[in-house]
Amino acid sequence: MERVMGGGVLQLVLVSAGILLLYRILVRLRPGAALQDAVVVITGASSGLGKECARVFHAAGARLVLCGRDAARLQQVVQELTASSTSSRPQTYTPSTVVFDLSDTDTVDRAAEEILKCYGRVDVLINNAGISYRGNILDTHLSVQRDVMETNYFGSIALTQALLPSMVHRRSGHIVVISSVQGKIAIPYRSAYAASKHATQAYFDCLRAEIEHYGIPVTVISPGYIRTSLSVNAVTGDGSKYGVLDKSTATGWDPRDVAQAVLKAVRHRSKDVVLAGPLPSVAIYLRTMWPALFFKLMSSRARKERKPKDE
Ligand SMILES: NC(=O)C1=CN([C@@H]2O[C@H](COP(=O)(O)OP(=O)(O)OC[C@H]3O[C@@H](n4cnc5c(N)ncnc54)[C@H](OP(=O)(O)O)[C@@H]3O)[C@@H](O)[C@H]2O)C=CC1
Ligand SMILES: CCCCCCCCCCCCCCCC(=O)OCC(=O)COP(=O)(O)O
Repeated sequence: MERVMGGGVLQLVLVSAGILLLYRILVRLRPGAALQDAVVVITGASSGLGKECARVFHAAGARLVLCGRDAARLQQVVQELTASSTSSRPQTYTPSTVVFDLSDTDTVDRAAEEILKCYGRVDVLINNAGISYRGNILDTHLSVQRDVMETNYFGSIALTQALLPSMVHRRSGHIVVISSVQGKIAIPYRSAYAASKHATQAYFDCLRAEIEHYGIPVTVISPGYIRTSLSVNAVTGDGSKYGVLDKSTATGWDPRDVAQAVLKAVRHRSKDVVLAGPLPSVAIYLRTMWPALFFKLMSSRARKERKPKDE
């Protein structure tokens, strides 16, 4: 009798595993959203991941609105993209640019109006711009904590809120945000950055639930280290520029591969994508499942990284 029941359970497990596998294959095979002619807005498009996203979405036939603080660098990206365009399909378009500073939230509403004037609508908003930070909390001015939050968190949510009503009105659109593994776990000497990314994750998780019924998906993408100038451009505790290309950044993911992953996430309207290797993935798991061990590992990391003047 027990053996018969055991066989039944095994059958049930195998059938369930088969259904799950089939579901996963079907999800992978389903056609993604078309990007030909879609209006895609990318913040932080002048360098790094934003610039690579501009390349892949341009090549997919999107009409781009590239945003950043430096008009000349944005024009340089436009020139590179149009120079590399071929006459073959998909049809590609010369990108538009809108110049504004995300940390100045008063100007974001005006920038959103300018963005909407480019093509009359926004199909995909990619909140990518961001700045990182290096420092210990004891030596960090509160103004630095605020400044990082202004760019990474308030800047992204201000632009999102300014563009959202037009998407809701059309019952169409897609909001994407580039967070970080540090939106899932907090590591020492990154307080301002990790806090801004945790806040980002929370806000966009709330937004996803609130706007799903309008047919507007929200995608949060959390990459590990990427080979860009993020560490060079990072600010320190007194607000000065860090200016160093860290080894972790220099040996990080190729931004072209991350941009392809962003494109795939947009096509498949993914909700939450973590692009991380085994160690960060284990760390994210431990933070929830075994927090005491995670905190011990982070304390040990902090001790190892502590500079002599912190003693
Ligand atoms: N590199 C990495 O290891 C990782 C990066 N990320 C995230 O990826 C995103 C892109 O960073 P990445 O490409 O690596 O770094 P970069 O420093 O190369 O790019 C940052 C971009 O953000 C823009 N930016 C910065 N501050 C502002 C501001 N106040 N207003 C408007 N634009 C601004 C910059 O444009 P400009 O200066 O021309 O205005 C630049 O184009 C960030 O959100 C980052 O947190 C996530 C995980 C890992
Ligand atoms: C019992 C086995 C334990 C194994 C657990 C190992 C725990 C290892 C900790 C790993 C920490 C990973 C941190 C990854 C951080 C990251 O990828 O950040 C991405 C960024 O946003 C980079 O920004 P930054 O300015 O910090 O360069």
